Amino acid sequence: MTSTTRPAASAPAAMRESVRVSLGARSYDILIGPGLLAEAGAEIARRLPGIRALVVADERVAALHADRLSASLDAAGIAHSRLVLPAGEPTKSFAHLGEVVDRVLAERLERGDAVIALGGGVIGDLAGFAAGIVRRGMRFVQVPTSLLAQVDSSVGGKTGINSPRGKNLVGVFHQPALVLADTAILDTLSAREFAAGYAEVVKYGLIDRPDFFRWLGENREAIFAGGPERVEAIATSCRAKAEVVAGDEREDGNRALLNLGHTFGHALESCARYDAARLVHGEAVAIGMALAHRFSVAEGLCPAEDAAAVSAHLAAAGLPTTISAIPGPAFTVDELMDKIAQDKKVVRSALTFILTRGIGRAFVARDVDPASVRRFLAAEVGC
Ligand SMILES: NC(=O)c1ccc[n+]([C@@H]2O[C@H](COP(=O)([O-])OP(=O)(O)OC[C@H]3O[C@@H](n4cnc5c(N)ncnc54)[C@H](O)[C@@H]3O)[C@@H](O)[C@H]2O)c1
Ligand SMILES: O=C(O)C(=O)C[C@@H](O)[C@H](O)[C@H](O)COP(=O)(O)O
Ligand SMILES: [Zn+2]
Repeated sequence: MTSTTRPAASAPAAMRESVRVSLGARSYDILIGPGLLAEAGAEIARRLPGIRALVVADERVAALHADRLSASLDAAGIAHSRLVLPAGEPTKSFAHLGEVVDRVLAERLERGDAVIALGGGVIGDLAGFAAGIVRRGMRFVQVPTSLLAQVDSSVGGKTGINSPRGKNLVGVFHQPALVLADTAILDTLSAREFAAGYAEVVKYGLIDRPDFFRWLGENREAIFAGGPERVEAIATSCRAKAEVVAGDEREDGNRALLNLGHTFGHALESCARYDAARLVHGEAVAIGMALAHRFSVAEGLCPAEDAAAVSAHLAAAGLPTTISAIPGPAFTVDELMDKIAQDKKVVRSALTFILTRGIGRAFVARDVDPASVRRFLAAEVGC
């Protein structure tokens, strides 16, 4: 369903990877490796000849990297303008969606033109949503700049914004035409944001790749330090996600596995009001995955030593694994349950969680008893 090749490029061939997301007419490539930003214009022009574009970036990424992207687009003859938005999760809002939409229309971009998201998952989700709804769907290119965006959010076509009632509650599926992950760009990412993205890397091991989880245990420090192991971890993550997405694009079944840790995690993010001083998405996923494993232990499904190994690995990467690690006022079980009830996996009011029988043995659990979740959370909020 997916293929891996090494494209000819200026960086050492061993450092370049290409993963295909196979979705019929909506198929696309994920290019991975250091130095790709300089080739963005040529790669985009090859796939989308003659387009004009709007580049959307947040202010931090724009200051660091947008001029290099612009130079590459100029060199390829791609006329473009730039929209710079505030950094951070609150930017995934109706107000900023309106801003992107208005700018696309003001520039008179056509359906065949492109929105280019240069940034982390926040910009990718927001700009992708705008591209999905303007003129009922424009072209869209992802240039992910955070580890999280390179291993997860830029792939698979989930786009959207948050609501005060819950995370990602408004959005559309809209696949990009190309994902261009320049791994050297991660050198300017903060240590906290790198660790947050690493949580989603670990997720692929925990879903169904126990060998990858073991490999991460042996290579975590090298991945954080940069070099070939980092590229390999990103490529393996993209391959894992591409396979799942190719088999279930719109989450009618197994794609829900990619939500491991997210039912708890999204509730925590929403209760923390998307405040980065308290919690960012990857940290919420780390806590959520630790909770999903402990809940699976409590339900008699998973060996306790597997849950302990997961928490130990996440903690060694500098990630939180308990609710009480979140700074600020404590959450109540009622407010968490209220957010969990808004989860998109809910079916006829019944809760769905991704639970596990052990490391690499996750499964979709339908109709989970809310009383068990409530009891479990009551014990967890205090520890
Ligand atoms: N669509 C999906 O499938 C999917 C998957 C996972 C997560 N998400 C979403 O992604 C979002 C989280 O993404 P994120 O962690 O990238 O957050 P983010 O976009 O807020 O980026 C994190 C921070 O890092 C900064 N940054 C990004 N790249 C940088 C770089 N190269 N150098 C310096 N600073 C840089 C940003 O300015 C921001 O302050 C959440 O909204 C989450 O819901 C979506
Ligand atoms: O791509 C997916 O599918 C995922 O679930 C990936 C998640 O890491 C990501 O956070 C996604 O945005 C969550 O999806 P949601 O449908 O629960 O909003
Ligand atoms: Zn996620």
